[in-house]
Amino acid sequence: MSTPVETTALTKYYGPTVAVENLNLTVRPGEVYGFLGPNGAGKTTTLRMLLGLVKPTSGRLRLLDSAPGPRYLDRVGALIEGPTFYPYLSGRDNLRVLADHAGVSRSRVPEVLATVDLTGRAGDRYATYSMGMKQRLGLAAALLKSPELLVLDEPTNGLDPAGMADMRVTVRELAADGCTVLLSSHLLAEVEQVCDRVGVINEGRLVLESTVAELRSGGTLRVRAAPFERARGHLESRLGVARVRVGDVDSAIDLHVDAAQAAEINHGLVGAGLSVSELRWREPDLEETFLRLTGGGVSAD
Ligand SMILES: Nc1ncnc2c1ncn2[C@@H]1O[C@H](COP(=O)(O)OP(=O)(O)OP(=O)(O)O)[C@@H](O)[C@H]1O
Repeated sequence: MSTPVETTALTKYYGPTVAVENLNLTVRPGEVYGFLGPNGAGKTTTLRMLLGLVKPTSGRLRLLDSAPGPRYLDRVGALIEGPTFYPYLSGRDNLRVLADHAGVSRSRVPEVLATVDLTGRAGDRYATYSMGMKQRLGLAAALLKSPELLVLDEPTNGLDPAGMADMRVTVRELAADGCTVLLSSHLLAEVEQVCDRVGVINEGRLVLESTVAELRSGGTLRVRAAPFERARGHLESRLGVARVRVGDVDSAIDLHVDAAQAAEINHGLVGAGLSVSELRWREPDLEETFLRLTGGGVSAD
């Protein structure tokens, strides 16, 4: 199976401004990959380089195992920076024009309209569409060629919560049908809900790459026990120094262990004559992680 996206040391300067620096990105077949970062982090520039709209300063990129060239984008669909449609044509007629232009059978038009749930309004003029409907028509256009890879730049930008939820459902359905999706977002919650893997970009550099499941699995067990220093020594000798952190509030110790170890740890502390006043599992705080990595630019909602 071909690798949908692979970049090696991809770099883009706009004059003295570093937009993207040394980016090594791999998107795997069938996954929904979330490219997350604050405004100005370099997401759009990266996607534009992938789509051949911006020339990289240096580095290498491949889509579906092809190097940039004449047929490079044949198997790729994209929704980037609001597609343009004829305002006085219906959604359906706009798609027919695009299908003819792309050499795609018009029989694809009702299929893609159904995929984005726009069949009921397909006969209405584009000018009368809501933001969410416009965005869905853009997605329908990107799907005309039955792409193996879909590249979506901030696909929920400007949508209301219901529109965002619809977009997420559609993206998951497309992935379930075997389409690989690379989407950018500055919304942590969105990436968390729809993506399998996430790459966090800040100031042009990839600062974290992980599966969403891994991000969620890194919880901690918070312990408060007295006397504090003896409790800390006990836990360090039992679990290893690397798993024990002094907490951010007074006399708390955070343990990087599995939740299932709580009872056994409590037993050990009590057995050593320590007085335990708190033992609490804390889910990982993804928001805190992203705020730290991006200097506060990623929004949690
Ligand atoms: N055409 C351009 N000319 C000069 N600088 C640019 C150009 N396009 C982007 N930049 C700069 O490159 C950096 C990355 O911008 P980019 O649009 O890729 O970020 P982004 O993560 O997509 O942000 P946003 O979410 O705001 O779209 C920014 O500093 C931006 O000002």
